Amino acid sequence: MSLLLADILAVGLCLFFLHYAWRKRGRANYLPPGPPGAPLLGNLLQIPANGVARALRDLSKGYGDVVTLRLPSSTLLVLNSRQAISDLLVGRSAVYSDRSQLVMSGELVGFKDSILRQNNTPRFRKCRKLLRRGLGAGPARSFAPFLNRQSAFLLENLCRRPADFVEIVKRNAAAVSMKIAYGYPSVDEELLDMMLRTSEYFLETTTLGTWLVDLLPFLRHLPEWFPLAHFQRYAARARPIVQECIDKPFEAVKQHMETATASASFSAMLLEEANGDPETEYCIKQSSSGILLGQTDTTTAAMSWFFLAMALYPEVQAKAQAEIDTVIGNDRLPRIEDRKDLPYIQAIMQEVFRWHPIVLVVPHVASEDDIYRGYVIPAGTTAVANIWAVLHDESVYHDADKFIPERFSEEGAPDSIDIAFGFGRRVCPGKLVAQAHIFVSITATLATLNIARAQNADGHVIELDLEDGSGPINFPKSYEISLGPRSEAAAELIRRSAEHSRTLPDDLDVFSLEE
Ligand code: HEM
Repeated sequence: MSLLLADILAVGLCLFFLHYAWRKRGRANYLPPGPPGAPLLGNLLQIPANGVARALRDLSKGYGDVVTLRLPSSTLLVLNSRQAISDLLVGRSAVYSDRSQLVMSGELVGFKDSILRQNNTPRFRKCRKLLRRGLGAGPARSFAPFLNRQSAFLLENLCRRPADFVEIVKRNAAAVSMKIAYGYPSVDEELLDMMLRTSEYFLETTTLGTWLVDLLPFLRHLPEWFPLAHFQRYAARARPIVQECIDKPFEAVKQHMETATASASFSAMLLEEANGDPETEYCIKQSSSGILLGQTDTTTAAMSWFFLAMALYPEVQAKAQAEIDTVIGNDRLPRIEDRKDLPYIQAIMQEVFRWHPIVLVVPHVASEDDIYRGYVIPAGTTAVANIWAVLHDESVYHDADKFIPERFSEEGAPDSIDIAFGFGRRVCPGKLVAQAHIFVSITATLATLNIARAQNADGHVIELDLEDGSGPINFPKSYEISLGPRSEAAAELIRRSAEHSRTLPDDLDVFSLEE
């Protein structure tokens, strides 16, 4: 008996020393350093609800540009420099292109197969190929007549209801996404309502750390009636709406195609080539809904920051208007084709994307073990690209919190667009469309309207809050501005252009697919 006990003890001791030695060896270069965390919770409490990007950037002061944070259900590798992001998310894109599989957003609310949440699987790559064909350089150019026409309606609505400028911009973006994805000639109210709710569900369920079930995935098995299962009741409300928003407009296009009345659109043109192949059709459906969800909020947020910048920096606005007056004159609205002749407006757009980036941080998950700068990065680690930190690096962009387009037009600062739209295999597929749309919208606005700070009833200028938002899309806090035509001639130009635009055919003049 005592012999057996001694054997067990000896084997136990050997195993203990082997385990200790293995851990010591592994730890020598296992993940880059980061701040110590609390038992069980790790660094969870060190990630603030507001100002996340700034807080993550500040970690670099103690730990360098690549910092490890541990959460109960995942490990984050925070990338705070252009170099680290480029090395991993661009240079090793084949490894760093998965998404965090959030139980709440994916499984419970129904975004699991959405292009925005899919892992880097063959299906994902097929979807991305379709998106390239439908939103690449050729197709983006083919949208120009439609986007130019939309800008006249945007201005008309801004003149009529200036106080509702955010809602007007949002409807304008929704009209563009519905047209491109499904061929709707104008905003479909039912789809708009579904889309806004779906988008809200997406934004509310996509931030890591918001839902207990993402930190403790076994909770997914709790029944809806259980007192702690608030998340199940939320998911039960959201799921059917999300599903309908993905299915309904796509099925409508299919039906129209059977009766040969479908307008040209991303889904119609690709469906024609799909020859009824169910996997291709599924990818077209998910990609089309990705366009709907990817476009509206981002464009609205960018335009909202643009209005804020123009209200705060009247000298920038005046310089931009002078450029437009000189290059285009006052007899017509600007068009996308004018972009190459308007370097200062181009710089304003770059500065909008830099000043308050629309997506502050972007997560890409490693699908296999990797070694970087001598550290082991295990599969499943979430590399978090801190877009805000790169675009607010004072050694590259001086006075980074100020809106200074001259840094691009005169000082040769590195382009913000390379960073603001994401990286590698996951780079925003709507990057070119977004730039064309936002460019024509801001140019048309500057050509015809004046934007200024609003005053309250006592005649005092209302303060503007410049704090970044806290969700996955960075919206400014709600604010008031004063908005109106630059002159009677500008008001007349808007009326005339909107009138003329109404006489143009509803179909896009051209809608091409990239070969
Ligand atoms: C201001 C405009 C926009 C900005 C700043 C923006 C930015 C981004 C960023 C940062 C990502 C994540 C990239 C990554 O993970 O590395 C993304 C993804 C995406 N964007 Fe955009 N975007 C904009 C407009 C658009 C538009 C107009 C569309 C569609 C026409 C679109 C469709 C998408 C889709 C489908 C994804 C998901 C791609 C994936 O997960 O593989 N976006 N966008």
